[in-house]
Amino acid sequence: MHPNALVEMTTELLGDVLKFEIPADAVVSSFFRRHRTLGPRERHTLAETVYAVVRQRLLFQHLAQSGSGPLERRLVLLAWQGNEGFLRGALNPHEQAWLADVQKVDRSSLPRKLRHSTPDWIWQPLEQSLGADEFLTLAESLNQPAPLDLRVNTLKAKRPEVKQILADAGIEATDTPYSPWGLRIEGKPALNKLDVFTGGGVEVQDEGSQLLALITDAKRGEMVVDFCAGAGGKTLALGAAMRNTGRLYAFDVSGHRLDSLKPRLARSGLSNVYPAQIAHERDERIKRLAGKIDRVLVDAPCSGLGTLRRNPDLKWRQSPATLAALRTQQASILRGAARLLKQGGRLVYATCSLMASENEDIAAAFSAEFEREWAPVPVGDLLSAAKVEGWESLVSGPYLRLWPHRHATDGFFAAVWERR
Ligand SMILES: C[S@@+](CC[C@H](N)C(=O)[O-])C[C@H]1O[C@@H](n2cnc3c(N)ncnc32)[C@H](O)[C@@H]1O
Repeated sequence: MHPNALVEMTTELLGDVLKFEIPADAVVSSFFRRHRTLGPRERHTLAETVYAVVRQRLLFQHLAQSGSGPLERRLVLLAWQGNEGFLRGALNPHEQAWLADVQKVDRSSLPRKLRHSTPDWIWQPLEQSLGADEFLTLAESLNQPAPLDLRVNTLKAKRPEVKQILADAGIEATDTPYSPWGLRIEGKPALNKLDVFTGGGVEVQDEGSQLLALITDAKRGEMVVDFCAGAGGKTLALGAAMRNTGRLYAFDVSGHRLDSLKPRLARSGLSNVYPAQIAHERDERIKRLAGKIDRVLVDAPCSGLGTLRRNPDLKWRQSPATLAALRTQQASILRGAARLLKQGGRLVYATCSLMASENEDIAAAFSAEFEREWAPVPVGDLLSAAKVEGWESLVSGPYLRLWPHRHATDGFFAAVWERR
């Protein structure tokens, strides 16, 4: 394809993504479906350039001010993630001179806000809790693409075996430092044609998500509920930990998301999982199971700000108003789910948010309101019992707190209680 044609296509795609009406990954997939002739390298350049703009939107908008022509095209030229020589083939002499000038700007001398490109309502509370320097390190790591983590399905394979199978396929994997089931791969090799993937030996799952399943610690023969199961990433990890015994209910209000669990379940070899769509957290089905369940994981709907490495558009699509609505939902789901547990049962509340308002605040309010029924369990005790090396760095007080810049995982929070 002529360089300018690819730049023009990227400009069109960026225009669609910057409307922020639907998630960026959905916009990109739909664009690719409409342009089936694009090759893998072109797709990579298109998607990565658009994501680079979204990650560093404030910085690139500032730098783009000096140029002329359509703003989206200038943003694409500034953030280009393909070959530089190829890009030069798309530029007119005026653009070439402008780009050369802008590339000389010392970005480290620009105001902090441009460098981290994060809306005020997000960076202010984070900077307050982490301090200015650490916040910048966090922002830098959130603005990088995430590595690819896999969870080995221990029902079907062992970690060293899978590592060898991947090595034989030319894919280098290293053990994740905290999860005993995880492998980390740099880059994005195509895995979905490998037998070890199609045969259910591995699933793609961030190490942080694996740790949520680990602290839920679902055991053989137990009754377990994954309350917000979605497409079932954590369900599959819980089912394998239960060694395919007992009963694992995968609840969600979204039938569409539960549908995506089905092919994954088929690959996994699990037969102890019962997916069920519920209307809401006070559904009749919940009432029928009340007091009967050993473990409940509430992987609550949240702002997703801990996943900005993968979903950078969330920082522009969420707002203080969406956060307030989520908080109400989170508190209500936690109360609803808690009813399921029997005495001695374990309740885990988790999010992939970095914001204390969706995390510690929700957990503290629940602990204060239900002090007599629920005893908080320090997550450090659970991680150390599971022999997770370096577990001390994964906790903040009684809670799990994972950070991309400290742990190379998505940002995660978890609080745990036991029913008295
Ligand atoms: C963070 S996602 C879950 C991700 C999933 N656990 C995984 O590992 O792939 C939150 C899920 O909560 C679901 N949800 C929203 N409101 C709910 C409710 N009242 N009861 C149960 N699930 C709900 C959403 O449909 C969404 O799938």
